[in-house]
This record gives sequence, C-alpha cells and structure tokens, in this order.
Amino acid sequence: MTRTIAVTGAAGQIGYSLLFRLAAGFVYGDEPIRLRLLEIPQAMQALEGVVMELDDCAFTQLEAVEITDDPATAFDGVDAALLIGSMPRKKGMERADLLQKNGEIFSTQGRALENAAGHVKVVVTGNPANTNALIASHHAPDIPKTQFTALTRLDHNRALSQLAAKATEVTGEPVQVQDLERVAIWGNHSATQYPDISHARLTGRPLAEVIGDEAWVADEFVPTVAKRGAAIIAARGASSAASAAHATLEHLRDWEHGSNGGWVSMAVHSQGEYDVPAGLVSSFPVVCADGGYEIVTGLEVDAFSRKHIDTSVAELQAERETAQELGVL
Ligand SMILES: NC(=O)c1ccc[n+]([C@@H]2O[C@H](COP(=O)([O-])OP(=O)(O)OC[C@H]3O[C@@H](n4cnc5c(N)ncnc54)[C@H](O)[C@@H]3O)[C@@H](O)[C@H]2O)c1
Ligand SMILES: O=C(O)C[C@H](O)C(=O)O
Repeated sequence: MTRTIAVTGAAGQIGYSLLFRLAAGFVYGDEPIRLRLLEIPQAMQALEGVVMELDDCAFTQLEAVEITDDPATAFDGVDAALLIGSMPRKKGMERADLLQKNGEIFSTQGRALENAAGHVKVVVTGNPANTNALIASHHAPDIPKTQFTALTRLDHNRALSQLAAKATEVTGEPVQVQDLERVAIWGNHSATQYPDISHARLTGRPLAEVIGDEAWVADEFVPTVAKRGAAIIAARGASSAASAAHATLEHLRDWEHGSNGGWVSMAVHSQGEYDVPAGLVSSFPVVCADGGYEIVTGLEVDAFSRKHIDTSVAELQAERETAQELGVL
C-alpha cells in the first residue's frame, strides 16, 4: 500500500530537515510513500528547489512528490498530515503571541482536512501547537478528535537527554537515554509544560531516588526542558529545526508502528483524564500500539506534579479563550 503524506510549511527549516528523512524511510521503512507538499504562494519557488533535491536523492520508496498552495488539494485523500507551516516564534515572543497569526491558518487547514482519508493521522508541530491542533480539529468535525495530535515529543526527548546526562554524573556510570523509562511531558508545549520524572525508572530503579536531588529537579531540570526552545532561539537566532523534525517523525513513527510498550509523550484531546478539562489538547504520557495510542491511566499525581500540571493546563484554557475571542474556535 502506498501512503500519501501531506507536509505543510515544506519549504521552511523544519520541512527541509524532515522531508529527506521521511522520504528515506524513517517512518515507513521500505513501504512506498507519496508526498504532498503545501506552501504559501511566495514560497513555491523555494519549494520547487526542495523538490529538485528530493528528485536528486533518487529515493527508491518515494513514488511521487506533488506541490501546491491550496490546502484542499494538499490534503485530498492523505493518510497522514504533518502541519508544520506557520509563523515561528522570534526572540522575545511568547507562543501565545503566535495565536493570532496562526489561528487563521489552522482554521483553513482544519476545514481542508475534511478531504483527507477517514483514518488520517494529524500531527501539529506549528506553534502554538496544542491550540493549533484544537483549532484544526474544531474545523474538521467529521474527523474523530483522537486523530488530531500536537508535538511534545521534542520536549520528551529534551527531558531524556538532560536526565541521561544527570544520571551519568550522579552514578559515575554511562547512562543512555534508552536506559530511562516512564518519563512524561504534561500540558502545553510552552514554558509552562511539566516534564515529570515522578514515575521514571533507570533500568528498573526509581529515577528520582537515583538522582536524589529534588532541588535539581525543581530548579534546574524542569525549567531547562521547559525553556529549551527559547535557549535555542537565543543561541541560533532561529528556532529549533533538526530536533523538531526528528521529534515529528518519531511521533508519527510510534503512532503508526507502536512504542513497544514504552511511554512517549503526545499532546492529545483530553476526555478529562487527570483532571485536565475535556476538550483541551494537552500532553500526556501515552503508549502507542496497533496504529493508535492510549493515555497511561491510574498514575498517582503528587502535589508537585499537580501544581505544575494545573499551571500548564490553565495556560491551555487561556489560549482556548483567546482563540474563541479571535473567532478561530
Ligand atoms: N512543537 C514543537 O516542538 C516545535 C519545535 C520547533 C518549531 N516549532 C514550530 O514549527 C513551526 C515551523 O517552524 P520552522 O522553523 O520550520 O519555520 P519556517 O519559518 O522556517 O518555516 C515555516 C514555513 O511555513 C510556511 N507557511 C506559512 N504559512 C503557511 C500556510 N498557511 N500554509 C503552508 N505553509 C505555510 C512558510 O512559508 C515557511 O516556509 C513554527 O511555528 C515553530 O514555532 C514547533
Ligand atoms: O520555542 C519555540 O518557539 C520553538 C519550538 O517550539 C521549540 O520548542 O524549540
């Protein structure tokens, strides 16, 4: 079966990091794919250049590449849609500042997604990702809400990397990210997000016990992960791109093929789990299997976690209200 994958903002920096790895089989292996690339009219020439480079790679599993500036054409019959195209945050901007600019884009694209295959998997990377996913989903009422997700896998990966480094320092042994389990991101993909290690394990042992330093967790780990996006903008003068592309592909790969019982973080529609108000798109620990995902249930939420989750969820509620005031929700 040949899958058709739509990628928006395909001429942007994340697009440029993502398309070649997608075409080389990172998500679908040897299975053939078709790409449908969406851009705004002003970027179509640059997009043609990207297509020339895709052609020049002679990828064996890439059957076709189509480009368009029309969302309805882009999403027609697609199996997956990676919604990356939007305006990125610049120095000094908060993600909420982007809502006005990007809300309209995701309303239009939500409506156009009704042309997609009934089983379409939607991954929103463009910021503010959680609320953009909510907006797109709102405008595509015929598509089940579970099929709209937003990216917090980058935050998840950032957390894993910080934790592996700390565990290496504390234990004096090399700790790899794959030695860590049950790490989770909750809430919004923003500076209020909550990277949670209260359930995490290092080769079976409670990670918090191995680290043994609550102050480090509260004062260094949580803010470092939550503000990593801004740190990269400050250092690079542009927002993260290669790591965001990688995380987007891992999100889709695990959703398609499963996470082998392991926890990953995805922002998904809440149905009231863990007292996150129903209808918000919020990050949770999930396990992916059989082409779907399930929020991990039955976790104890300690007071520290509750405080952080509530703060981030309050921000999501405020974004939802802003979107409603702007008329995009
Ligand atoms: N969720 C995450 O973890 C995460 C991480 C990094 C970046 N981001 C976000 O991803 C988005 C893209 O980042 P980037 O660095 O690739 O930006 P970029 O400016 O390099 O590229 C964005 C592209 O989107 C295109 N675009 C704009 N409006 C469009 C529309 N209506 N339809 C189709 N394409 C459109 C632009 O022409 C541009 O080519 C930004 O919102 C950024 O903040 C999210
Ligand atoms: O922080 C940003 O604006 C970019 C992106 O969301 C990131 O987390 O790197």
